[in-house]
Amino acid sequence: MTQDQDLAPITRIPRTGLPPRAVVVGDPARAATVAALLDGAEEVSYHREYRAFSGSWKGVPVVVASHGVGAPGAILLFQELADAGVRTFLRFGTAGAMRPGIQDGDLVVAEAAVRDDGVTQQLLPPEYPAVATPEAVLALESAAREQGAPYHRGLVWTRAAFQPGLIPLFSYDGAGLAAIEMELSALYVTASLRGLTAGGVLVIDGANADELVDEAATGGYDPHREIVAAGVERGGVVALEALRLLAEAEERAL
Ligand SMILES: O=P(O)(O)O[C@H]1O[C@H](CO)[C@@H](O)[C@H]1O
Ligand SMILES: O=c1cc[nH]c(=O)[nH]1
Repeated sequence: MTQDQDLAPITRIPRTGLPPRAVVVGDPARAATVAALLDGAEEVSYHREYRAFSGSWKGVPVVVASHGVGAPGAILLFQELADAGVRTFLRFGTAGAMRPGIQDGDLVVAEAAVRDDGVTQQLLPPEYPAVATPEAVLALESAAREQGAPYHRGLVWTRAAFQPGLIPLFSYDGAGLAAIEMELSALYVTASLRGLTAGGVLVIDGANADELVDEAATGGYDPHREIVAAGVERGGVVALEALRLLAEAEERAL
């Protein structure tokens, strides 16, 4: 049995022995679904919303781990995985569409994110950018093309509040945002601060509760539909395949 001191304090992931590349997802059930695609998948920890597996994808050892809903909790997983030696992170999440022409089940590859995440503002000034690693963006695009998955590339709004409140929402109309979700900017900031590689691919699951999006195209927020499940199935393979492409490129560069 793993000794207590060998486990990270919050997520309880093992502090040593994890592969250096990870797919991170919000939902613990999605972590299990993605892990089921791996050879030799093994659950290495499950504490709170943080469920972690290790295994290999086409010969590349990987971690698949869940971070739950919301950036303040998710950043703890990113930090503890980084402390445990993970150097490449791809977030595979769901998001609401914000740009006409983006449909349910489509993928959005996120080049950068608006830092409205509710946690990184407490860590460093708001002028600091939340950007993906270019190689990760390109690897995700290549993998999406390889899989024949409909995808778009663009900017994402990471926003801490999911439901509307009394404060009127800032309108990003005209700013060209592609999608809205809740954790990606925290991952990108963590990666930049620590010199890690990070990217994100999101499956569109409809319109956001804040009525920000193209509701006619997406039919309203509903992640529990066949069209979203099909996107999730494609997206899992895209994320794993992108990790493999990144590993291959790193090996070539040695
Ligand atoms: O599907 P995941 O990865 O959880 O991502 C999105 O879904 C959750 C909201 O329903 C938030 O975590 C948001 O970022
Ligand atoms: O934050 C999120 C996640 C999924 N779908 C949305 O509309 N918003």
